Amino acid sequence: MTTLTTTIGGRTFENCMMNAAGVRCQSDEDLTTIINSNAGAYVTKSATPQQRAGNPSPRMKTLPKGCINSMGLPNNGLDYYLNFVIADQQQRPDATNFLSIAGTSLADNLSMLHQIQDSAYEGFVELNLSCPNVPGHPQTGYDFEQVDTTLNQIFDFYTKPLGVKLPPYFDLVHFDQIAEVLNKYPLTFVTTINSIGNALVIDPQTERVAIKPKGGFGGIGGASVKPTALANVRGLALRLNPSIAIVGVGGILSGEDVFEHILCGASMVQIGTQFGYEGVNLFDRLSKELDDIMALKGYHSIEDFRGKLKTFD
Ligand SMILES: O=C1NC(=O)NC(C(=O)O)N1
Repeated sequence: MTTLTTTIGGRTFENCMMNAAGVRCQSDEDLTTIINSNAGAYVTKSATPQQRAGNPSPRMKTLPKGCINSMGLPNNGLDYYLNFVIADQQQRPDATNFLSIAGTSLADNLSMLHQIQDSAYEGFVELNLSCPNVPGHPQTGYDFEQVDTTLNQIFDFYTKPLGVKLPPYFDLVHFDQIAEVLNKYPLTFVTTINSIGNALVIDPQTERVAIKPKGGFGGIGGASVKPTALANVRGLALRLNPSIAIVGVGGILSGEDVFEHILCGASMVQIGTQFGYEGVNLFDRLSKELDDIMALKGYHSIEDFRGKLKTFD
């Protein structure tokens, strides 16, 4: 008998799989669909203080091995999602979920977190420090000093479970540097990776870029990003305090991909691009596929193999 349960920050989830922020999680209908599925939790579309329309379309394109997007944080505003998660918490007090926020300034992030701190919400907050698609705004996750300043000011007042959503890093020294900052704070989790930012997809027939915003530059998700995602999960798992759980995301299409993320150290996984294509049946399919792999290998729970990736030395 195998189990897919996992524990983060003292909260237990019946299934270690959930959606990734941004995909089929913008409306209460979307979120209710995930609640009624086999997913272990949901995360809301990243909220900004006020509702945002986002970037002009076409702003997302499917690709043979994933997708490119430059949505630009279209969302219904923090009040909408905070009301939803508080109402859900009253309905299902034993469930823990994730409220994602993505201020386009430190002031916005602080004001949203003050509002959440003063609210009845007791769940997780995923602070998105890595949206690559707001024109003129950098991905805070690439500015280590700004991450330090942001977390320092947050933890002056914020006492509820908090995690950060990071961009992908491509240099082992950057893993060292971001981990040095994150280990200074009582974070509950780190979600890695966000899309690989500012890629460019073009159509040789029309000789035009695939999406409209930012001259065609957008974030890449899906199968092609898995090697980078696994490297970031592993790179941070080897460096972060064990008290900071890793939520792995990037390139998950199968139960085997979930297995690989957990082997690298993830306690939970999020699925974005493929969830966008497949809908909530994905959670049933991946749960069965992971279950079969674990049974075949004689693993009872994910803790039997989490983080136990072998190397040659
Ligand atoms: O953090 C984000 N990552 C993405 O790839 N896209 C969305 C967005 O553009 O809203 N945000």
